Amino acid sequence: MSTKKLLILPGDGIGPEVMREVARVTAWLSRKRNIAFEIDEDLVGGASLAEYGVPIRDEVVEKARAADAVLFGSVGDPAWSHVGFDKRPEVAILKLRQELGLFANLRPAKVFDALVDASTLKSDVIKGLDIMIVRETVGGIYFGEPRGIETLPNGEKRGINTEVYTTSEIERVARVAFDLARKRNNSVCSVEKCNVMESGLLWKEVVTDLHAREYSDVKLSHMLADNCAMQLVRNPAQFDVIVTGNLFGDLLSDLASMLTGSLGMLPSATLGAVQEDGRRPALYEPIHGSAPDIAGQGIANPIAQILSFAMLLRYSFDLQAEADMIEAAVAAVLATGLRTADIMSPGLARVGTDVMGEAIVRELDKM
Ligand SMILES: NC(=O)c1ccc[n+]([C@@H]2O[C@H](COP(=O)([O-])OP(=O)(O)OC[C@H]3O[C@@H](n4cnc5c(N)ncnc54)[C@H](O)[C@@H]3O)[C@@H](O)[C@H]2O)c1
Ligand SMILES: CC(C)[C@H](C(=O)O)[C@@H](O)C(=O)O
Ligand SMILES: [Mg+2]
Repeated sequence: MSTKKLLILPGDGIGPEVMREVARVTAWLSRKRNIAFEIDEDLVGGASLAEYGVPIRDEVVEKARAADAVLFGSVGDPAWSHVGFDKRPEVAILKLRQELGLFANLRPAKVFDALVDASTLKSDVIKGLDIMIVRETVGGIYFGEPRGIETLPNGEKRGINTEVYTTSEIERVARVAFDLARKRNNSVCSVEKCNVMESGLLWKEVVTDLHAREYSDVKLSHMLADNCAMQLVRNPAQFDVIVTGNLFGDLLSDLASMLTGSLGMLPSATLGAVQEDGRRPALYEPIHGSAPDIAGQGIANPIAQILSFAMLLRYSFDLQAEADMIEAAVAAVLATGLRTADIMSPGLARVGTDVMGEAIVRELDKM
């Protein structure tokens, strides 16, 4: 690949604040590793609503389609909480996932040694933890029809959402999970609620069939989603790869983030299907949102955003060495005792977003 086309969409709240720290890392890549990107940047979410009246313009969706990779910040702004569903800032990320067919959201929860004490869980429960949640992102209850709010004859209202999964939707995301497991500890846990939901029953059947047909070398287990939430807190090390639907994956990954110390630590990659020309649409984003409660204060943790960029280098550009270096730089900075507020422990040095970003690049410069 000659020039790498990167679309950057900072979004709302802390999105632009943590994205600024990624700019230091791209500058380092160009300065020290001679790797340059053709970078375009645009507005999404509340920022786009304010400027253009829509959460995302078609033009931005097209730019995302044309890019080799998209780096996304976060969307969501309480100022727009009164508007209709199709006009909410969150539409931006949902539309990008759907339009680009980004069906497999990889959410790794890895515990850095230095942060073992930042978790609210006991250190022996989480030390060395490395799990991967594969969340389906273009189906399920987020997009199923019928949906809406209707008024019943008696004047009462009814809100409707529908959980829908087809065989092919389940198979393709399960395939991603099995392939990943083969490169890790060779174990997949498929999570649904087949005890109460037909879509969960189908999910379990399809994963079981695919496993028997193509992945019998991988260890497969099944777990009900409520039990999985409990097991993630009780003994998270029992998991390697978890594969699950859209809503359960959303909940379980926020839960898993606290194993690592903070929501501000968890990156993600959302991948589509490999195209005929060999390209694979991909979007990278932290799993956290726009954090309106701390936005504008310069205290957000930029690590999830920086690690999302490392995932981008790894998955979209095959820059394994550079991705390793960024992850090592994060580990090194944490080992020196620098902490943003969300991962602060007594006796360590509390810093803001920019000092954390600068420190990570200083570590990179030493490599
Ligand atoms: N992909 C996305 O763009 C995305 C993801 C999740 C939520 N959202 C949106 O974000 C808005 C706020 O949602 P929320 O408050 O429920 O979730 P959130 O993830 O924004 O924040 C939850 C809590 O975690 C903290 N937090 C999150 N990221 C942090 C970071 N990097 N450093 C330090 N602390 C951090 C916040 O301060 C807050 O207390 C909503 O509009 C929601 O829809 C967007
Ligand atoms: C903002 C919202 C639509 C999104 C989701 O629910 O998928 C977020 O919570 C996430 O985890 O990426
Ligand atoms: Mg979420």
